[in-house]
Amino acid sequence: MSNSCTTQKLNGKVAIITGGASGIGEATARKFAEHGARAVVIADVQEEKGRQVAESIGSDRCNFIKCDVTDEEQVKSLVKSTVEKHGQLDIMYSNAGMVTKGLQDTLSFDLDAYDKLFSVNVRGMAACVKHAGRAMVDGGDRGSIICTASVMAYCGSAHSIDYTMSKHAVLGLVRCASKGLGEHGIRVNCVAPGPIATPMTCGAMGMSPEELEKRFEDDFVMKKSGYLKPENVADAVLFLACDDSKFVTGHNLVVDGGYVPRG
Ligand SMILES: NC(=O)c1ccc[n+]([C@@H]2O[C@H](COP(=O)([O-])OP(=O)(O)OC[C@H]3O[C@@H](n4cnc5c(N)ncnc54)[C@H](O)[C@@H]3O)[C@@H](O)[C@H]2O)c1
Repeated sequence: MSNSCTTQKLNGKVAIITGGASGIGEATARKFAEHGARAVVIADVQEEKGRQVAESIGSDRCNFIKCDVTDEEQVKSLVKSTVEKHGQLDIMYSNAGMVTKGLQDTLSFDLDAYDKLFSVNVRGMAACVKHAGRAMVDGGDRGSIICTASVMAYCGSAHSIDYTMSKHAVLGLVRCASKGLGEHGIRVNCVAPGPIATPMTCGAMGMSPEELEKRFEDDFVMKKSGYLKPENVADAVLFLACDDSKFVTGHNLVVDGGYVPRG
């Protein structure tokens, strides 16, 4: 029976999740473990939180590795140690990201803040795709690489120009890498979530989760389904990670409830 017919869609798979200590990454780590992944490696700069999440999932199938994705050597070592310990790498979920606090508009664009943000949201993603791709090619197994883009990857924003540019770049990375790695049977896709109340967004906007959800709820076309949560994105990532999406590559899977940004 193929994996797509079972509820354990990731039976025996080995996955790395960057930014897995919190928010969307944490929800996805839990989802992957529920679906039978034999190893879920949480890679994050937040050590205490990352270890707590890994322990709560269970040390038999989840571990934490401290990794700053802006440092290519750390990403290379993350992938190498995962393959050495678990024998293979099937899934890379490159999800770590950040947003600049305060306005980043055209006329007051802080380019130092832009450099910092791009080092995580673009350089970090590229390093993860590169080193995961190499390990998958070397291992000779089909693999799935998923990146986290955003609704800001397909619209403009007057106030967060650096973040918007960085998420447009993620689309470019995914489209290029899917072309380059297809011949090896490796798929590369991304998810584009709408606004979700995670520490990143609540921190940047200075709002509680409740305030943030109130601020955005009218911008969703979808009603009567509650507010968008990290688990909803984790479901989409699971789809892209498993064989249910066997012929899907170079795709941006939007998970935004029909969100229409205000500007
Ligand atoms: N929350 C939203 O509204 C939203 C919407 C669209 C896209 N996203 C994207 O989702 C991804 C996850 O964000 P989230 O909302 O879950 O936020 P979050 O703050 O809950 O999680 C982000 C995680 O990334 C980690 N991280 C940051 N810089 C890192 C680095 N240099 N190396 C390793 N880890 C690092 C953080 O420590 C944190 O654990 C990001 O790429 C973000 O841009 C979020």
